[in-house]
Amino acid sequence: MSSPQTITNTLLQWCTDNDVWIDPRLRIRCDTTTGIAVYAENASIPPNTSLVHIHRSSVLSVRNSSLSDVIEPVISGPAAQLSLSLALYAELLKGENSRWFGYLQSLPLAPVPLPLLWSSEFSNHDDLEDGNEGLHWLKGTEVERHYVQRPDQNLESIDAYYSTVAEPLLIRHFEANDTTWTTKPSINGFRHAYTLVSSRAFLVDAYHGLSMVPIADAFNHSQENHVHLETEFHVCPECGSLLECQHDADASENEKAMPRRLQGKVAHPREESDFDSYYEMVSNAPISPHEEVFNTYGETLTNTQLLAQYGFVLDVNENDCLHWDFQEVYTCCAAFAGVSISSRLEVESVRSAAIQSVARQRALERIADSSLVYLHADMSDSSLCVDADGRISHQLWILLALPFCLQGDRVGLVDSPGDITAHLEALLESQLALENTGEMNSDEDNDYQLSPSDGPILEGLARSLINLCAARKSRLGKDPSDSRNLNDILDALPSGMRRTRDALTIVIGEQSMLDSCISSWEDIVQQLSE
Ligand SMILES: C[S@@+](CC[C@H](N)C(=O)[O-])C[C@H]1O[C@@H](n2cnc3c(N)ncnc32)[C@H](O)[C@@H]1O
Repeated sequence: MSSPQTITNTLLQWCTDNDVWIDPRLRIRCDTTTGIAVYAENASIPPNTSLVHIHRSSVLSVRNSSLSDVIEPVISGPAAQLSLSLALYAELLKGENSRWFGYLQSLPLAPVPLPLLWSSEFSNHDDLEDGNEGLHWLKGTEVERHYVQRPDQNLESIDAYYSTVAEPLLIRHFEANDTTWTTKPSINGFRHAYTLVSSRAFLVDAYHGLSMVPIADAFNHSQENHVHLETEFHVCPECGSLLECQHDADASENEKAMPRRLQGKVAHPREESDFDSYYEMVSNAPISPHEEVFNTYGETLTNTQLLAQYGFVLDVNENDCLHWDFQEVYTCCAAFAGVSISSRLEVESVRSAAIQSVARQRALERIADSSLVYLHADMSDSSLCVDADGRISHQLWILLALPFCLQGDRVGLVDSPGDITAHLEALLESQLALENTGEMNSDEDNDYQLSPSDGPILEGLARSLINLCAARKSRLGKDPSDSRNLNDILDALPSGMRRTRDALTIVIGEQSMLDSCISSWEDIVQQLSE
């Protein structure tokens, strides 16, 4: 295995030879355990500095790859991930004969530990044990819920693509071109390539689509990032041209008169010829001397998404969120309220009307004064969630309240669901009155009124939510009945058990969101009983 210094030197020489320019104020560092990272040299770098220029012909996309004639280009989504994995795998198999060799030799030699692979890791017995232990811990978490069983990206669909599409095509291509491979193609090699694509590829433009972008992919992720990738997405999907081209038959005369890159966009200060040919990493915050320079892989990414796609988690992630579906929430309310609960159909139809009406009328604005509920940016009725501060989304709040509002249909909501918004606004006022009388917002002026008829509804809502969170907690992690402190278990784990550590970090985060939600609503129940 080459030394970190040799790997870095080979990568940097490849960059020079392939029109990838790196600002001399940056240093690429390679470490055998932590991999590649980018640091500032002994200089401050201001925002809006273009720090890395990557020629469009140097990215490893399906279009640029050796297999460009035989792989159908797909721009984005799961199908693009598979196509790019195949293009990348073909280049990896070519070894030193690949035009990307200097770049490829710097990528991780082992598969990135995505949970998708934890139960079948092939490289090392300890990793397999670690992965299986990690999967036990992921039970009941958002990762298990959304990713481990995801039908479009599970291991079976990746393996099926390999055996039906990738392997036959690789064999044909290598035989036809009389090319030798460094190792024989294998399912494990393809899975490795898939994890590299999942954890490093960028969607660059409408022609190259999902691509491996040398050096842009050397930056680690942080929510407080310094740099981002800038590309002009709207190029011709047929030939990649930024300017008017022969494929523009459908464009209007006005559009044709203008270079494509200026249509609806602000001109870039760089020279036109340069600008057309490069993707750039640009700073968006000041960078201090010697500090690590971070990108963000997505400003709203949760730990669940980071683990599933990139194979790591942050110790604390303020984007974290827990989701439920309609049936789970309704069943919980029904279990709490017993036989007198309104029917599922009634609740479902009034709920839709309520959520649409909140979005249309911009109602429930006073939610901003609540420390228990927040107005979810996505107004769809599927956003039934608790956020990292233990607050519930307005959609979950409405769904929890409705079965109790409808009990005995005391306000005629089923017949005239239009009244529901006004009713919910009144309920919110009552809740804010309670929140303000408690310690939650004690220093704020209390101009809210608790209506006596809202008391039972709020109590029903609170108790259902507490039940919902407690039920989720009781299914969370390896052994929910184990009363040991999870932080102590995490502290005792060897640092090499990376998968188990990440899974446990997810469980600790989810448990703390549920605890904080339960404890604030217990305060509401307590106040109602006083
Ligand atoms: C685009 S690469 C970044 C360069 C990477 N360090 C390398 O060695 O090639 C993404 C991978 O870097 C690692 N990574 C990035 N940001 C991280 C972070 N904040 N904490 C831990 N690992 C991180 C993860 O393994 C991730 O899959």
